[in-house]
Amino acid sequence: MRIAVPNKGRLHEPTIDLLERAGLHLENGADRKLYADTVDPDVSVLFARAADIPEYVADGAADLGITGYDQVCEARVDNVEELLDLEFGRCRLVLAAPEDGALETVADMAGKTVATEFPNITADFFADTGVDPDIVEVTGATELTPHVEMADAIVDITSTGTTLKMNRLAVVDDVLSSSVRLFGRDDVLENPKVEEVRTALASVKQAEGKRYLMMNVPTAKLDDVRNVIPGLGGPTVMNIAGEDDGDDAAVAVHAVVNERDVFETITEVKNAGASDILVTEIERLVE
Ligand SMILES: Nc1ncnc2c1ncn2[C@@H]1O[C@H](COP(=O)(O)OP(=O)(O)OP(=O)(O)O)[C@@H](O)[C@H]1O
Ligand SMILES: O=P(O)(O)OC[C@H]1O[C@H](OP(=O)(O)OP(=O)(O)O)[C@H](O)[C@@H]1O
Ligand SMILES: [Mg+2]
Repeated sequence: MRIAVPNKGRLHEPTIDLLERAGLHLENGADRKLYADTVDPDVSVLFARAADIPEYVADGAADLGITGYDQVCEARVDNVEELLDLEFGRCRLVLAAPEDGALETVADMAGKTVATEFPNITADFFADTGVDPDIVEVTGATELTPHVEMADAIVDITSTGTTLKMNRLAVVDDVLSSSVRLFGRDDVLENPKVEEVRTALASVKQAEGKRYLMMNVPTAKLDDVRNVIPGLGGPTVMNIAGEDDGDDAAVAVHAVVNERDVFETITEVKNAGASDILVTEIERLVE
């Protein structure tokens, strides 16, 4: 099973980080190598440009791919299926035009020129609106094209909006929302490895924003403590070795809680009688 991942750019680091956290540690993958092995002898990694990954998966150079939804749409591949939204690399593709110009609506684009790195997505967008501008494909610095008379407007990626602002461009309309996705070629989806990889990546997402809480609680206070734990599901209660039964005896209580609730929960369980409270990070959570 081979997974194609971005070789550089802003998606490279977070993707490698996610694989590592999912337990798919990379080996022999020194900088600038095309392939890397992972600790799982059945899983290897192919490094490719974010824009090339959908085609690599569709053509069989890799079986699974991790890249932006925008790239998957642009590649117009019809034999791949999305398996998981990895929820990073969030951005929007927008139609934008010079701030103080006359182009303020999609209809204003009739007879105009629109520059983009995403000609297919742009063509589909305009096909749906019935407006038919000329679409010019560029390979970068799209935001400059309206200022050098190459184009009247652009379709490009924005997230914070800084780049559009710097280039005095204003959003005319939304074209597509994107985030990074795991996807696979149709003919490998039955392979159990696919579900293993999907589950491993999903478990990292599941664990994000969650903490593991452990504490000791006198048996007599157990109900009070239980009542203030906002756990995902009930807490786990365990006997402590060497403790006698009876109201003075303590039990160990473990629970998964949302990170934002931890501060308040600690105060509440302490007031309810818990002691020796430990908070730890969770690497993975398989539900
Ligand atoms: N500003 C942004 N915020 C969030 N996600 C982004 C942003 N820009 C790009 N992306 C996402 O990252 C993907 C790859 O963009 P990136 O800029 O890393 O690569 P690239 O410029 O295509 O790479 P290359 O240098 O190989 O041409 C995009 O397709 C999009 O899904
Ligand atoms: O709304 P913003 O936060 O400003 O982000 C938008 C910019 O981010 C991307 O470029 P990137 O930084 O990847 O540079 P690149 O042109 O080298 O790909 C994209 O092509 C935009 O130019
Ligand atoms: Mg870029």
